[in-house]
Amino acid sequence: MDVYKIQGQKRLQGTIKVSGAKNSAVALIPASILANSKVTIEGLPEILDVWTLKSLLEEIGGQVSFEDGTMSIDPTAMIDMPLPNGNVKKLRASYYLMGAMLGRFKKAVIGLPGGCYLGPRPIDQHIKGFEALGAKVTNEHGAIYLRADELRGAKIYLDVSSVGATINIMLAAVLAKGQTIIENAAKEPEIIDVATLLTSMGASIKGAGTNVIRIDGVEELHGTEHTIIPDRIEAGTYMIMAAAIGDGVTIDNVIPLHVEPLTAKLREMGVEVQELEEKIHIPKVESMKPVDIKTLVYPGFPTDLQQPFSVLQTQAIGTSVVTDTIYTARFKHIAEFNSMGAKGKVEGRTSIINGPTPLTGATVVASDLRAGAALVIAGLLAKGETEIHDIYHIERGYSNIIEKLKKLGAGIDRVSLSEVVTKEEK
Ligand SMILES: CC(=O)N[C@H]1[C@@H](OP(=O)(O)OP(=O)(O)OC[C@H]2O[C@@H](n3ccc(=O)[nH]c3=O)[C@H](O)[C@@H]2O)O[C@H](CO)[C@@H](O)[C@@H]1O
Ligand SMILES: C=C(OP(=O)(O)O)C(=O)O
Repeated sequence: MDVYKIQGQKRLQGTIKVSGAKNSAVALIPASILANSKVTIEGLPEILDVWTLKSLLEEIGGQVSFEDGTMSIDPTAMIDMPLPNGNVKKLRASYYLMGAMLGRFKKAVIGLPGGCYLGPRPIDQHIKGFEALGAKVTNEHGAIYLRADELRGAKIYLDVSSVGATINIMLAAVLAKGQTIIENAAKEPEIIDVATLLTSMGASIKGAGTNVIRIDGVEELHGTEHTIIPDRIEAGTYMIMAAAIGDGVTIDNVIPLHVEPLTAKLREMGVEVQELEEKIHIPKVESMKPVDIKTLVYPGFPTDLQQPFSVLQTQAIGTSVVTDTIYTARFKHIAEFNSMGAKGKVEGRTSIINGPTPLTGATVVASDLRAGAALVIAGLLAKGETEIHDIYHIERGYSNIIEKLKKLGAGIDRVSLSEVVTKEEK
């Protein structure tokens, strides 16, 4: 088992390049199931979720190659193989196999998804959508069984603007007969990216990125080539890192509009954010004012950035509050911060941090992906050595993080725990 070892307080400087968006990648790859010939996706991040999806597509008979960020998927020999266990449990987004396989084969058996535990993460809106399209859906021993004689377009109102449900219904509806209308759809940029891929495969989708999406079903979808959008959450993580411990850091390959809610909050804290065309530069920060955050669906402040952002709150002069309206239990990082010297507490869906407090290196555990990213930032800021365990969470979402941070001058290494124990015993 490997851990990250961080030697803190080294100032970061230079340029860091953002990879393709995880939350697009995990939907674009399953979308290829719907094509009748080869789909090529460029700019994919080298993260565990992408590798796991590659294996899943291979399990159902896909011919898949993945090199230098480009994945080529030949879906022609795929079959409707049941996937009740195994790889589907390793990531949240395996739920997209439901929509894509239902769309292509009119049946699928997919285990309930894994991914980060952030409180209950139901998929009732996905199922409501599949049922509205004519599928019979049952949950048998933790696997979802879907079957339809045919899929017919329908009007579906989402009770919550769910990213996953919006994309999953699009995947199931593109080959359905007639028109599907998704109301109260989510508006995240990743939804537009998936709609762009499906459209270039021959689908007819209007309104992606607004809260009403109209899909006119087509007979078949063909192969295509697509370049993924940059990861706004990875970009945001590095913007926060730059504000925390940077001496002038440029974040390259970012769409400034996608990180606007973070930019606004950083500016409110007194951080200078310089927006260039596809880059953002953050000069050295002298001091930070406390700000409160409320996470909301896009274009509100993303829940996926509240944990990394909280590191800045430990350094701001005063009290800051985070309210997560999306997830009930996304605060496990606070106890880890406190073990490094922070003064934070959690009350229901809210964390309250009193700053500024110097941070000291400690052995900490990444409870989930963004808690892990937050601990990397805290470790870079802290005095002494920080050891982060359960780094597989971090590697589900951050492509080549060690190499990228080393290039900025960070003291960070991925070390095998047996090496750590042996050295300490000596
Ligand atoms: C792979 C992926 O893209 N993951 C992202 C996606 O997750 P995910 O697609 O799981 O998140 P959703 O947008 O679906 O969830 C938002 C909220 O709706 C609730 N809900 C969702 C579906 C449903 O059927 N019923 C229901 O009640 C959830 O519990 C949550 O409170 O969007 C989240 C919110 O931006 C991000 O944190 C995740 O990084
Ligand atoms: C919660 C996240 O991912 P997932 O939905 O894949 O668990 C995330 O990316 O922060």
